Amino acid sequence: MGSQNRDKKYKRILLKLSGEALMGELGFGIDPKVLDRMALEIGQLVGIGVQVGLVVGGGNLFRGAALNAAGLDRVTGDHMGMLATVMNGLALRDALERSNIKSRVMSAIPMSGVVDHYDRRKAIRSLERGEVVIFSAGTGNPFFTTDSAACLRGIEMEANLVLKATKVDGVYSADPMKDPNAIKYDHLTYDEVLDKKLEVMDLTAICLCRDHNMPLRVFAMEQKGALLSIVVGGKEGTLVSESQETSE
Ligand SMILES: Nc1ncnc2c1ncn2[C@@H]1O[C@H](COP(=O)(O)OP(=O)(O)O)[C@@H](O)[C@H]1O
Ligand SMILES: O=c1ccn([C@@H]2O[C@H](COP(=O)(O)OP(=O)(O)O)[C@@H](O)[C@H]2O)c(=O)[nH]1
Repeated sequence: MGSQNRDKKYKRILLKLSGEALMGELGFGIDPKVLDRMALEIGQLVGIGVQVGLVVGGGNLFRGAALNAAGLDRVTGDHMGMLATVMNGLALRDALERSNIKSRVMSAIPMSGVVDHYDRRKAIRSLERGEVVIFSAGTGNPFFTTDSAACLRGIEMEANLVLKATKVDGVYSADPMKDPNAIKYDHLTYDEVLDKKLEVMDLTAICLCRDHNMPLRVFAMEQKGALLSIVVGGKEGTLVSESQETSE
């Protein structure tokens, strides 16, 4: 029996997809094969009645800090990064709609005629109708990240869990891409992440979750079926929460 036959544990989740995840094997841009796979996996969640909000990154196209290092003004670079997330959002919506999954893109930066301007109440109503809501343009402000945007929108949407899909399969004692001896944690408190300076997410994002008691699970999107497994109660990746017993 697959996890499809089990009951969902969460009514509403906020899933953060990094821009790099959309790039797949390509060095830049968006891989349509990856988009289709994500649409399939997200469709499985919608299929069992989970309400799904998505925050999409932009690192596959532009990052403000990298543009700044190359000589551009930082705020201009961050604006470019946020616009990149809108492009990714449009691509994701296209893939979801091709899979017959109703979805809408909202942007923190008004972009009349292209996508809707972010409106919390409208977003919640869409989620309640079973539509996937893609939150783009991050927080709308420079010097923030889409991880912080994911935690912010997760808290605003009163999601039961924020999920960070990334390249590594959880939070480790050190960056596992650099340290082969790093050990994976099953659970961490927010303060442990901060005290141990674990860099899987920026501090603003972790502090937001801590201050609003929003549980967070870090997992590898590459692992097929992990997403569905988590929403039915699987323990993939690492849970960051107030205590291990905290009901997510
Ligand atoms: N303690 C840690 N545990 C897990 N990953 C970590 C840790 N420290 C740094 N990382 C890195 O953080 C990355 C996850 O962040 P992500 O936002 O997906 O990537 P990026 O910041 O490149 O966009 C992982 O790919 C990993 O290399
Ligand atoms: O609230 C935000 C979110 C994002 N960004 C910019 O958008 C870029 C892309 O987002 P991010 O790096 O978080 O994407 P990811 O790493 O998830 O692909 C960032 O580098 C920032 O330049 C920003 O200025 N404000």
